[in-house]
Amino acid sequence: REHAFWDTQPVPSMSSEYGQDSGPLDEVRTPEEVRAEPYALPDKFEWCTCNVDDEHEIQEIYSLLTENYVEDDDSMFRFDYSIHFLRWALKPPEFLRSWHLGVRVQGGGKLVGFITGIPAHIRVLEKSIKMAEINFLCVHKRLRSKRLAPVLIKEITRRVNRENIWQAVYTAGVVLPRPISECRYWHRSLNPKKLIEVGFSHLGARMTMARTIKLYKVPDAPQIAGMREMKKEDVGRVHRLVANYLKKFTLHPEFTPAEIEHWMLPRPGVVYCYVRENEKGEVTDVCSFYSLPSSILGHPKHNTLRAAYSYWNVATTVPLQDLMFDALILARQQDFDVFNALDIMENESFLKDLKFGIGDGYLQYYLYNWKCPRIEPRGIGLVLL
Ligand SMILES: COc1cccc(CC(=N)NC(=O)c2cccnc2OC2CCNCC2)c1
Repeated sequence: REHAFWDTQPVPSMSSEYGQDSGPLDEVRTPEEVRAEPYALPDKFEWCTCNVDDEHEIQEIYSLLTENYVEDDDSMFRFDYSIHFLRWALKPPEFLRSWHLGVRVQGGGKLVGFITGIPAHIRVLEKSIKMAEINFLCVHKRLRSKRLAPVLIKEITRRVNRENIWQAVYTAGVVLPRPISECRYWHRSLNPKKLIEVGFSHLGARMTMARTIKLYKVPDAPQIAGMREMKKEDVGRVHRLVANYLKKFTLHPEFTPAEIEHWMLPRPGVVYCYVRENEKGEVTDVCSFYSLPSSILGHPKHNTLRAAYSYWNVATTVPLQDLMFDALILARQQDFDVFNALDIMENESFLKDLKFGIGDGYLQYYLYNWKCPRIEPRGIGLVLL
């Protein structure tokens, strides 16, 4: 009963051992062998392909997500992805509009379901695999337990398979069959007064508010000489830094320069990226974070929690901890209230010293149709939005 749907899918069962072998679970098929017509939806609903460039449609997607997408465990906060962020997240090089999949009430009615895929080259345990990165699975609150999510997953899988792609990667805050990695998230207060007022953080024992503000205060400017915003001319150098750095991780994307340009060139209110240019004019280090605010549910004074999420960071001439301290300073300069990071890559090396506090949940990483050994968080070199 518990995993009625997932037990029908090519994912390892919860009880199966992790073992050392890795490879597909499904028999190998060709796109022609994949059913040509979409899966049947429950009565009164219809499929739609969403056009994120259409002003009205992107507004519908924004509204569905901001009212019905992921909340924290205590339902105090809900992700509030912006329209500019969604267009960025869903239109990387080679994106397919048919992978921006919606469910409407029949007759072009209200958008009540959504799921997306974008193409990516992912390397796992020395194998390079073309995958889909699946994200934004959302069913309207009033339509939960109508078994819409399984149909959305089956239909996006069918559309991905029709493109001759047979694996996918996704994350979730819940445990499903079966995580390849279980990561913890950490938070670094930048505006502790607001975080305590909205209940995101609590005043420490034997701590006053004044003492807490002082504890989390950061300088007004970056401490590393030569830190500046990334610009288009840096793409080639940043690509070499990031692509080379990610090779040390068991699971990581293989980026082209065009993808680095898309994912890391700064976009106000969406993604922030800073490089260190040394005395000889060389770019030697890079740090980046993305903006994912959360709605604060039912608070009289504050509506939005401004959160920065650690993205791609490579330090080659300074300690990673110093680079990340500058990331905190730069995030505070942009008026973020909190800086979030997972315990993936080499993040454990700075979390405690930079005064991150551990969060109350886990982010599970999953691969679809790929059995592989469990991977420690420090072996995860992939950040999903
Ligand atoms: C503070 O507002 C929240 C609103 C909704 C959920 C959560 C808790 C949570 N689930 N956090 C994360 O998943 C998370 C924590 C740290 C870093 N990245 C994260 O998730 C990213 C990556 C996966 N897709 C969502 C954003 C917090």
